[in-house]
Parts: sequence; C-alpha cells; structure tokens
Amino acid sequence: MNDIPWIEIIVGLVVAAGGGASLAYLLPRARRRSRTPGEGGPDTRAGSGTGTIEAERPEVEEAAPEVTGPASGTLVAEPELERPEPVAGRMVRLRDRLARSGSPLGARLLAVLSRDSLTEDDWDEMEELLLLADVGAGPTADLLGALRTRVRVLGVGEPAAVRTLLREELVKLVDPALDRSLRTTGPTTDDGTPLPAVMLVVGVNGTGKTTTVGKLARVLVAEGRSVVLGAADTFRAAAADQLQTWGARVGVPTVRSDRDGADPASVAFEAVTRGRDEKVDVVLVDTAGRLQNKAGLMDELGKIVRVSSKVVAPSEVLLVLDATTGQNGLTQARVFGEVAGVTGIVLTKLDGTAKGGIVVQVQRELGVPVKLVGLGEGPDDLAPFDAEQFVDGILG
Ligand SMILES: Nc1nc2c(ncn2[C@@H]2O[C@H](COP(=O)(O)OP(=O)(O)OP(=O)(O)O)[C@@H](O)[C@H]2O)c(=O)[nH]1
Repeated sequence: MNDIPWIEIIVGLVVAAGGGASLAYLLPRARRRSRTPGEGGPDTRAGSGTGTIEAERPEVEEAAPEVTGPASGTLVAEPELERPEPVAGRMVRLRDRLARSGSPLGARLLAVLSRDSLTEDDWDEMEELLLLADVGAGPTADLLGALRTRVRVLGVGEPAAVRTLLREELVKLVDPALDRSLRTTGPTTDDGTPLPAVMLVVGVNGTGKTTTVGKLARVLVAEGRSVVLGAADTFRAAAADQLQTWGARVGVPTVRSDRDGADPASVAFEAVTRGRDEKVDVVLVDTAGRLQNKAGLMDELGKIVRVSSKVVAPSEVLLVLDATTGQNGLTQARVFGEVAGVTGIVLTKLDGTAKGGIVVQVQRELGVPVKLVGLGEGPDDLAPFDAEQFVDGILG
C-alpha cells in the first residue's frame, strides 16, 4: 500500500471526477429537460417523460429515444441539403401519370359516351366501368342518373359536349367543396403560446406511410416550415432508418428509439415534446403498419394518439390508403376512423391503378376528405388533392 505513489492516487481521483461528469450528462435527463426551451443548442437526446403521463407510459423504463439529424450537434460534415420541389403545380406535373394509370376508365367511358345513340347496353357498360374503378354502387347510380337526364334533356350528342357533361358529373362526385387543407398550424396554449401542429400518419402495412411522411416533410420544408419527425414505427427495424434518411435529405431531425420494439407511444411522446420545446411548426409521426382487425395493435394506436395528445393534441391524423387495394380501403378507413379519429386520407400508388374511384367512396361514407395523393416513388411525387385536376387526370 505504501508503494502506491501519491501522484497516482491524485491522478486517479481526477479521472474519476471526470467520469462522474460524463455520467451526469447521461443520467439526470429530467434535470436537463428543465432547460429553458431554445436556450443554448438543441438537446441532442430527447429526455424521458415529464411525469405527467404516468398512466400511459410504458411500465418498463424506456431508454430515451435518440434525436438524429442536423440538430444533433455532432461534428459531422453536413451533406448538401436537397431543395424540394414547390408544391404549387405538382398535380399538373403528375396528371400525365394519373392519365396513364386511369386511362382505362376515362378513355373507355368517353368511348361509350361518344356513340351515336346510347342504348341500355351502353349505360350498363358504363356502370360496369365505374364499378370496376371502385366508384361504388351508390355514387355510380347517382352519376349515371344525372348523366342520363342531362344527355336526354340537352340532346347532347357530339363527343366534346358529352365529355364536358361527364367531367362535370365526376367533379361533383369527387366534391370540390370539401375542405382539403392540411392543418399545419397547431393550437395555442391558454397564454397564447403557439404549439406545433402534430400530424400522425397511420394505416395498414405497406401502404406507403413512411414514404408519405418523408414526402410530406419535403412539402412542409418547401413551404418554409420547421419540422421534427417521430419514428414511432418501432416494429419494422428499417423504418426508423428509412425515415431518418428522408429527413436528413432536407435538414429535418428525427426522434427515434435505439431499440427495436420500443414503446411507440413513448417515441411519439418524445417527438411531440421536442417539437413543443423547440417551437417547431410541425411534428410528423410515422406509425407502424397494422391490420385493422388486430385488436391489440389498434389499442396500441389508440394509446399513441392519447399519449401524444397529453403534450399537444394532433391537428391531423392522416390515414394512408393504397389505391390499388380498392374496396378493402373502405373497411380500413372505418376502423382507423373509430380508433384514431382520422381527419384526412392520403391515397398512395394512384400512379399504378385505375381504381381511383375509392376517393369517392371513402369521402362519401366517412365524410373524411382525401387531402393528398401519392403518384410515384419519387421524393416529390406527393400532391395536394384537387378534385378538378384529379378528374382531368382520369379523363386523360
Ligand atoms: N408507385 C408508388 N409507390 C409508392 C407510393 N407511395 C409509396 N410507395 C412505395 O410503397 C412501398 C412501401 O412504402 P413504405 O413507405 O415503406 O410503406 P409503409 O406503410 O411505411 O410500410 P410498413 O411500415 O411496413 O407498414 C415502397 O416501395 C414505396 O416506395 C406511390 O405513391 N406510388
């Protein structure tokens, strides 16, 4: 013992004190969170809960989700950020794609309507075409009824005039009067402090949720909004990486867990908390795909909504529907609507199907408007839905 030089003991004490300091950085998350929002640099590790949502928090102590992206403060050279395409005019750019995918409906309807005098067989053929495009029995009957009357009353025969009538009736069916604006402005607290608009993105597996969140982040960045992403899809291992890559391309940070299978409500909570604390405009939360008939998973979704709402109530719950799945989308929309309070539909993969008629059915049966459409896999292939342009697209 006497052989230990005093200088080594002193050095040892100094090193231990240094180690204590770095541990202090890792441990008392609650204390670090009490920092005034906006003070100093952004907190690169979102902390755990504030203690106000104990009943909803996972019983097991969760590791705090990580925050990645440009706000992390690491000394990594920033990749050059992409400049997303402006939102205005996107649907026009993508209309050709819609025309190509929807042409069987538009072109064939027009072909029938251009016949010299329309027989009962012609009307039956049109009914079949509309049903095949998933317009649904009720809306199809309404459209054909109105069209028949107008063709007869007006004595319309020439193709251009018939096309105009068909266009008008289709637009009516898709309902241009619906409010399709995205609520990108959040609520305010009682003292008038603005809170972020929280958008949750939900739906069954593989419909394009993560891609949509990524594309939507670009839309918001293009409009000058600040955004935080929340990777609450903790079920699919690659989903958080996928989301983070989307965000990094446009300089948007991602809150994620470093552990697969972490409680998604916890990640959503942290993302919304970070968005609030850093006063960002919009928090976009991606959730795992889930079948609407799996009660446990739907309960989990309900919990994500409730837990996020403890910080800021969602401004939008967007249901992502794959247009190619047609009628099945209707059942999904009903159940998700009940569990998560869906406020808008994103219809993806419209570039790959002639079944765009589901737009009409979903809106009519659920009273929820289609707000966005996905028309390709490209980063800017997401457009605000516009009834007239949509109809022009399918009429070619
Ligand atoms: N053609 C086309 N493909 C799309 C569109 N939107 C998404 N996709 C593709 O659909 C596939 C699934 O997309 P994801 O975003 O991973 O789907 P997800 O819903 O997050 O999947 P889960 O998390 O497994 O439920 C990917 O290959 C996307 O590129 C679209 O509008 N058009």
